[in-house]
Amino acid sequence: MNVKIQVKDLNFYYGKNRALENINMPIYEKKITAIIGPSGCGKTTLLRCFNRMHDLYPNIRYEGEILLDGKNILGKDVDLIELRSRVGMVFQKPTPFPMSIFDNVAFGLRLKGIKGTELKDRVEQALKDAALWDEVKDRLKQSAFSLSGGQQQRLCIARAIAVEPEVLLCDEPTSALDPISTASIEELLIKLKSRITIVIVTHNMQQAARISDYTAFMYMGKLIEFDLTEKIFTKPSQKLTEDYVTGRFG
Ligand SMILES: Nc1ncnc2c1ncn2[C@@H]1O[C@H](COP(=O)(O)OP(=O)(O)OP(=O)(O)O)[C@@H](O)[C@H]1O
Repeated sequence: MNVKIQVKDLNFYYGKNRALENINMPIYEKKITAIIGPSGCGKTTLLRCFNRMHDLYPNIRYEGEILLDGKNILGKDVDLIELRSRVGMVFQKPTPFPMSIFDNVAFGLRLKGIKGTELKDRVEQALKDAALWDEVKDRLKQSAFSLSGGQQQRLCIARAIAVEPEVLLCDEPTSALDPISTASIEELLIKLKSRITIVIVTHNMQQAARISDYTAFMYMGKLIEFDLTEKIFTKPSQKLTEDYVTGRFG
């Protein structure tokens, strides 16, 4: 099993406030890794380190290393545009751009200089991969806002995977969705892991148990336990993990 991302002695600060403390963990290639833990424990903060999303804000600081295919992505010379095309992201609320369904998916492809028939084919393929094609193939020119919440989220996944990222970060991607849309996104993530490494932050422990291969449990900025999901949910080695997964606090 290949390690796609290795987190090494990672600390992360918002100003003077340390939000992540000495995190060490692997993210295995073509697996789904869930990050769980109570509100404010640092899940989103950790996820956003993986494509340096935090760099959009002032006064943040990293210590340690995050190796992507063995190369530190926290270095000053890292091309953030290239990094974010290799490590894509899907947010909690669907965030379609104010443009047509087609143009949303074409957006990143056009930035890469792809056009014409190749562009059309790639958009179609991404929409098929995101299990949305049949629902939108006759209305590609309509605004993305004409879609339902669940469809908008699948559109955002299509947009993210169209540029063929190696890693997909998902921050509570189904928390705003109904159970049917949630099930279709979960199915989609399981399908995508044959070619993409996926990291998902979720509050929903059944979801983590259902779809992830590995689970990281965090508490107050620390990684308490990382293991196979099955082990975390049935035989965790830390008492804190057990208390959390059995619902004794949260
Ligand atoms: N932009 C920010 N500026 C300053 N502090 C922040 C910022 N974002 C998060 N924090 C702090 O960092 C800590 C971790 O927050 P984070 O959002 O990563 O937690 P989380 O586990 O994702 O929480 P939730 O489950 O509620 O989304 C919290 O103490 C939070 O207040």
